[in-house]
Amino acid sequence: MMEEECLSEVESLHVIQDIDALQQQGINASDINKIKSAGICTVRGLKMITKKRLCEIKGISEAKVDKIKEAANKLEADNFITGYDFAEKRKACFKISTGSTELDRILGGGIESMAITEVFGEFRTGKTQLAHTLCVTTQMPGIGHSGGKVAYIDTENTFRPDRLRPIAARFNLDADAILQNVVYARAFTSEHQMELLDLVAAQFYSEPGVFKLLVIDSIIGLFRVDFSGRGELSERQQKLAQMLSKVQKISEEYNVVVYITNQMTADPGAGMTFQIDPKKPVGGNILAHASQTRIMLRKGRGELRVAKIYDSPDMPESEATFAITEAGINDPAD
Ligand SMILES: Nc1ncnc2c1ncn2[C@@H]1O[C@H](COP(=O)(O)OP(=O)(O)OP(=O)(O)O)[C@@H](O)[C@H]1O
Repeated sequence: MMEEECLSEVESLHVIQDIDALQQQGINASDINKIKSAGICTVRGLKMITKKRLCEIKGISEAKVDKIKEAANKLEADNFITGYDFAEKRKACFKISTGSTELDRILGGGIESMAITEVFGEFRTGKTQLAHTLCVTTQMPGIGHSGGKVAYIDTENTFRPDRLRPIAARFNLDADAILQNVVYARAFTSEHQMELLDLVAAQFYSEPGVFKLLVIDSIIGLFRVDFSGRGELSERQQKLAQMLSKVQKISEEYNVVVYITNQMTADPGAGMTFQIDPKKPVGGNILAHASQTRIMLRKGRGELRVAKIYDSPDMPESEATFAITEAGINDPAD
């Protein structure tokens, strides 16, 4: 079978149905618009959300929710699929290069789409530099991947667009064109971060197949500020879980790579995380279970950093050494 034919067969398993299709099932346009305003634009997205959450949308009553869910089930019936069909579906997954040959190798080719990859480490270990490098490598064609746009949510004011220029030059790409393909938003509160995710979903939906990477740097920073103290920890974790569930759905629904960064409790002032081991990533079990692949970064000599696969559904625990250079994440010089 020709590659093109294989691709269209794989893509047919990823048909995205607009929630406007609910009108055929008797749901009125104004209710559909209310759901869209909550960042739910597809029938699959609707099926991924609980009735309770739908009831929280202003103007959508419980009775309406039942009707809407029923209509969505008619449009996309639930079915078990075989392992074989699931493997076919997963052929649409692609990997984005980190810029480091070794790190790509231990990741089985790079950072995978349809999943959340979390990178954590102490300050200056290269989490943000890796995010910058991915903004460029995402736009290059790779195996099973034709290159695409990037959505970048910055919670710590550390995105520096000009950092992309030398990285683009390394790959012989036009820096202005690279920057045009990165949509950027600064989040100021954890709530704002959540709202931005709705915008991201709407944008991914409005330009189907165009976006290939979502960066959230960092996923947890604003939660640690907004929910300070032991009394607020359970609420923080609950809100964090909701956000991660949204992020997970975006990664699967739109087949994008999701790269999130996380902090560690090395800072003795960060007492609000209540962890005894100062080398642990923050976010507790909620974050640990939400990320499919977890990578720990630590400092090496000079510009060198060591990445360790901490958790992965299909790759063994192993380490890779890379360098942080002017041209982004790269192989060590010698
Ligand atoms: N243009 C550059 N050329 C070479 N190295 C650079 C350049 N810019 C930054 N670095 C190096 O990158 C490291 C910082 O990496 P990065 O900002 O990714 O850290 P981080 O892990 O995100 O830390 P934090 O938790 O503080 O945000 C520093 O060691 C810095 O020297």
